[in-house]
Amino acid sequence: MVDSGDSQMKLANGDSGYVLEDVPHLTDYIPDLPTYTNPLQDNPSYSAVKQYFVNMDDTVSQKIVVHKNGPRGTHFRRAGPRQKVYFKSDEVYACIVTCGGLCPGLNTVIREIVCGLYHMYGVSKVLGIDGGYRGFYSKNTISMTPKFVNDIHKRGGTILGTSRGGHDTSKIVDSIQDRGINQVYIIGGDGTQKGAAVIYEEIQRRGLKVAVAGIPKTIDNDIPVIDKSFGFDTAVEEAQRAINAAHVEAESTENGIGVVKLMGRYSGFIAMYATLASRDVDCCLIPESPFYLEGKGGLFEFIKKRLKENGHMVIVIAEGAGQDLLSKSLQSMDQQDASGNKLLQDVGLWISHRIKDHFAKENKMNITLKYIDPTYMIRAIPANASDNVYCTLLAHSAIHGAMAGYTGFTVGPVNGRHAYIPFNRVTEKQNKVVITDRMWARLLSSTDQPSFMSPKVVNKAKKREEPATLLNGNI
Ligand SMILES: Nc1ncnc2c1ncn2[C@@H]1O[C@H](COP(=O)(O)OP(=O)(O)OP(=O)(O)O)[C@@H](O)[C@H]1O
Ligand SMILES: O=P(O)(O)OC[C@H]1O[C@](O)(CO)[C@@H](O)[C@@H]1O
Ligand SMILES: [Mg+2]
Repeated sequence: MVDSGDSQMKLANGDSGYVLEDVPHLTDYIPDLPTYTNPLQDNPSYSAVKQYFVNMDDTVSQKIVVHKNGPRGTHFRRAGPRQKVYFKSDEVYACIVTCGGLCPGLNTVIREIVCGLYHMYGVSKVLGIDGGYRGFYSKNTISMTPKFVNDIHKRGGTILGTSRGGHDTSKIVDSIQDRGINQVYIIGGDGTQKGAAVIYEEIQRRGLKVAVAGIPKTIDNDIPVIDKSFGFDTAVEEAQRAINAAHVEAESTENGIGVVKLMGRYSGFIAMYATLASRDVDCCLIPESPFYLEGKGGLFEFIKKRLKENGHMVIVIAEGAGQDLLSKSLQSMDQQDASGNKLLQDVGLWISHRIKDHFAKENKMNITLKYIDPTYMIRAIPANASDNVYCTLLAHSAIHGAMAGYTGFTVGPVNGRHAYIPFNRVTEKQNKVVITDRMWARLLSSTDQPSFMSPKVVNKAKKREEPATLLNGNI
């Protein structure tokens, strides 16, 4: 094992450019830990599974499209149950916390951690931390049993509550240490995973036998490396309802325009996928693709053309789109939430006003514009079937990893296979729609909207952007 010198990175090199970006293990800083036989092998539900335990050397490749002589590239440790575990069932004292914004599927992940620990590993001591990171030191805990969580996946939100801000590393680790907790399951977005990384570092510094497992959550799908985040499918499906309503309203009046604002602070995946799925959208605006309103090739010109052709149109706009235009025309507030995230101004309302003003001034075309803002409705619902199954796999992967003594990792599918990924790989940057990829081209071709890009801008973007996840549609 080659140590990269960076305390976050545990690298191993193999043949033909193979690199394993491994995750920490409790034995890295606590030698001679005893191991136990995995109780799963005596579990009637799992006993029939052929080769149930994953091979210790199994890794998952980040690069799936390869060339004959190209380097094999980065790999991650494959998730799944190991033959040997580092915790006895009755020794485990686990806790679960949810942080950041809501997302469909949070309750399913909570449920599956509690039930998975109980049914697969015979673990019955699981605590819920109330209200995000600050709950570790400022609130009472909730005792979680399979019976208590039985129905929660049918509800939106998180039964544990959530919050932004309030991450006090030493108080959190004091609380973990004082309570005797030895497995910490942390569900949240990029900020939460950064918080989990510093909790892991402090636990390691104190030499505690505590496994820290992150489960990535973001409705915006802005966490890199993993194929997609849970709740995203559900959000896209629910967004269809708003788009349908906007379409019905728009086509019922002469020169009707429906504007729908969807979530997506820095990345427009929800808007892009909802647009592609719906086929009723005439124009999709996302943070990654700058646009302009006036003049040749601008939005107003396109709206006029589309209304002349079709008599109505639907515009989908991600909340983070056009923020540069907004701050130019409105007085920038530069406010932040408790976690330090920039608070965005309402681009949907702003663009609706600008479109109305423009056509009122032009005085040639009477338009009727309806603005629909379903953002929180999309976020507050329970997960759909596909997200529910996905959440189960995430929870199980996290449990198997913690039981096997891995720590300081986050879980998620990489090219369809679940893997253990070092925290820094999911926090170092944000996943974004790549506007020089085929998926965005598909969208432009389906809506036939302007790209708002000059050839100079396209060339610059091509140089800058690297293809990202499966959701960028690398086919
Ligand atoms: N760099 C950091 N170090 C430690 N803790 C952090 C860091 N960034 C954020 N946190 C903590 O993580 C929690 C969640 O962060 P944040 O509110 O940014 O949401 P998130 O996890 O990114 O989810 P969302 O997808 O909703 O934005 C907060 O309690 C915040 O204090
Ligand atoms: O209003 P809240 O709860 O801070 O959350 C809003 C933000 O959360 C997100 O959904 C990310 O979870 C963003 O898209 C959005 O800007
Ligand atoms: Mg975030």
